Amino acid sequence: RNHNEPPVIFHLFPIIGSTITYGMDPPRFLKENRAKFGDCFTFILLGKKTTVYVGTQGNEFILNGKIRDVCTEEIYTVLTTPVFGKDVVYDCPNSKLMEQKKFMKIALTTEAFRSYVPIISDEVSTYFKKSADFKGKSGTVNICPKMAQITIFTASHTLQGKEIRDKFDESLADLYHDLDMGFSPVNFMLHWAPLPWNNRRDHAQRTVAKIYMDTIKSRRERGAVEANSQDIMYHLMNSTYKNGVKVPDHEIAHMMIALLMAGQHSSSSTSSWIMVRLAARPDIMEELYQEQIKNLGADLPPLTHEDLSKLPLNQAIVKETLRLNAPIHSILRAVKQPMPVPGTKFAIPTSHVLLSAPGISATDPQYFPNPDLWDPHRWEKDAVNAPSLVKDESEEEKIDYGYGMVSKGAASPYLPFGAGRHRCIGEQFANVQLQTIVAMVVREFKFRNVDGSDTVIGTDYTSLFSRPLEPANIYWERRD
Ligand code: HEM
Ligand SMILES: N#Cc1ccc(COc2ccc(/C=C/c3ccc(C(F)(F)[C@](O)(Cn4cnnn4)c4ccc(F)cc4F)nc3)cc2)cc1
Repeated sequence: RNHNEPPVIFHLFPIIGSTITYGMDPPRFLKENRAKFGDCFTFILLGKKTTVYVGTQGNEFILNGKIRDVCTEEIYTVLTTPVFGKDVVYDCPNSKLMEQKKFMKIALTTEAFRSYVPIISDEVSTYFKKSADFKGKSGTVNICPKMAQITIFTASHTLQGKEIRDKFDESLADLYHDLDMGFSPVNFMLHWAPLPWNNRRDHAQRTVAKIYMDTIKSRRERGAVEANSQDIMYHLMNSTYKNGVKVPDHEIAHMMIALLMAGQHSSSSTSSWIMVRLAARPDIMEELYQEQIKNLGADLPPLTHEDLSKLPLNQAIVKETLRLNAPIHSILRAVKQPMPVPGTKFAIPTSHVLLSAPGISATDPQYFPNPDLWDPHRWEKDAVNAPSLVKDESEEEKIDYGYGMVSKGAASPYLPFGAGRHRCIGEQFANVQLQTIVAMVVREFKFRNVDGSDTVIGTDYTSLFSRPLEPANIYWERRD
């Protein structure tokens, strides 16, 4: 064995390697091997030597990797470019992605969020009024498809604008589904294959992009009326790159698809997990209801953006769910030049891919006592299971990669939104969207598990974003 490289996990077959054992349950695979080899080790994923480096030092090493050492677009472009379209995100130099993130972030302001909360609340209440699955006083429902619907309506109406949202009631829904079929980890391997779903994906990408470009043209002809000023399309239509070039219409359309996919998958997965967790803990759901009565008034007035900061337990629900069920369980990087691992004699060669799994440190008892317990109260001051050594982001030193200030360090045990130059820009939007959905669901329903137990369903790791295994049936009862 080459002692300048991390230990390689035993495997019988060359290409398959450990893909199946990893792919079935990544956190379990990583934890078992961490116990044997420590924080840094190599396994074969789809024929590629994949070096894992977990723990806070691993998070720092990979997520704060210098641009000359690690590359993101090389790995992800095969997956994202056929779905999003060309010239955006991972189909362009990193410097251009940094500018695109700046443009996207411009629209995600507190003022915009103020207008989003009533939109999201109305979409949630209307959905439950209209849905055939929530007729009568009580019943059982597979919650995941319902949360996917609620997420697509709320995300498209706020981020994409009313005219796009209304298209999701007919044509766009099916096209979105075809686009979505191409968004699968198996396409890391088979993106090029002329498989039926890849052809449907390509047709859907062209058709959806055209819908956006037609919308852009009609908005330009009508002149940007006040109503659209809050959505992202308006801001992208008025953005110019540093080199003086206005953002071309096809890039606006492709960024809109990227944002739709980002927002949709992460939020529908997270909101599904939240509902599954609440059904297992009806006592917490009751506490959420009491928190609203106590802090907003027994008449439960229409929710506003300001109200969200008056509901600490409601906020903690999202934070704790992302600690245990983050939608992105593995972050990949290509190695561009040999990377010495500080404190070891290892140098990671350019033939390897790096894999970061921040969820491993987020479930490490060293930082989170009783780590596998879903305990939203742990985020309160002086709580019994309070996190230790987890710095609040507001105290950390910041750095700007071109799209706003982000924490300079990535040596944190809790990074559901990533860190460094590729850090998420949707965190604030996601929190507004998820906290509003939870607050509205708590007002209308009581949940519990169908069998009345406190068990939680397993995780489906086969798609790109980890989500509850289906069907995830829960029992609901309308509050009188
Ligand atoms: C619960 C919700 C979300 C979670 C947990 C999440 C998580 C993440 C993570 C872990 C990354 C880093 C990926 C990497 O380093 O390879 C990321 C990046 C990103 N996310 Fe999110 N995200 C969420 C919602 C959103 C939303 C709503 C949007 C858009 C409105 C969004 C847009 C992006 C973008 C543009 C990037 C940058 C990718 C890059 O720079 O390479 N995300 N997100
Ligand atoms: N055979 C087999 C086989 C192989 C492997 C496996 C399991 O192995 C793995 C390994 C790694 C991964 C990685 C997940 C991954 C990466 C990138 C993206 C993304 F780029 F798409 C995203 O970050 C998504 N995002 C960001 N914020 N919200 N969403 C994004 C960025 C910007 C943007 F504008 C739009 C975006 F939406 N999405 C998800 C998943 C599974 C199982 C079976």
